[in-house]
Amino acid sequence: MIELEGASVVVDSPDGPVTLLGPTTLTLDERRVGIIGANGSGKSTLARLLNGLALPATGAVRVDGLDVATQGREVRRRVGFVFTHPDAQLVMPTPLEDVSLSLRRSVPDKAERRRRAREVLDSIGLADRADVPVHSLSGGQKQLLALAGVLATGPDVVVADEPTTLLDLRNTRTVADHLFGLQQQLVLVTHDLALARRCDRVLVVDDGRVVHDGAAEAAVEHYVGLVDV
Ligand SMILES: Nc1ncnc2c1ncn2[C@@H]1O[C@H](COP(=O)(O)OP(=O)(O)OP(=O)(O)O)[C@@H](O)[C@H]1O
Repeated sequence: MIELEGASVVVDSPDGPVTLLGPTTLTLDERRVGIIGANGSGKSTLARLLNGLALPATGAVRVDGLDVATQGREVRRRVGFVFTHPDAQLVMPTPLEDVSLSLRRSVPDKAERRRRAREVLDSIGLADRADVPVHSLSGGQKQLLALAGVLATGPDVVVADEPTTLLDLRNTRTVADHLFGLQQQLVLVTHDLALARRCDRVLVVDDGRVVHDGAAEAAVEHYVGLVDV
């Protein structure tokens, strides 16, 4: 369960503090939560609050009762984060090594780590790419690999920030099907309204505020209404 209580995000700028997200109070316990809104509206800022990549300037963010500001490490163990650009996350030469790296804290034995990494790669459809150079993977395969690295750590929640924005239709479907097939809670920032419609609850963000919160179809309509004005 994710709770935001008057949580805001403020950054410094040469002209003084700038509020990226105004005080926001929410409890997120649905299995699939979507976040939609225009470019620069604050979606990523809200997503980054959920695992402590951004810290609240006011209020608090808690995951299963753990405070992101003071218990960041425990929160990040529970909340995995998938970035738009998989290259931000992939650091090792091969998929097997990359997923093994994610397991380094939880699985001390190297052979066991590699066995588990193969299992995770298999579960995401990359078993036959385990030992190829990461740079030879397609964009969709790289995004799946980034997701595999996150899943290997056993999170309870996966926050994915526009994970399909760089992908073509086929790869979008593959990545989305994996995300929506997860047992874990999914918080998905997306510009893809078809994906937003698959969520149980959708937040619409505009100008640093959550301006609508509810069932998917009504939320998409609200967002379209903002654009049409
Ligand atoms: N560190 C920062 N310093 C100053 N401004 C920032 C910083 N990070 C983000 N912003 C600004 O805050 C606003 C919200 O950014 P955010 O990345 O949350 O938007 P977004 O809704 O995810 O946009 P997009 O759909 O384009 O990814 C944008 O105007 C952005 O330029």
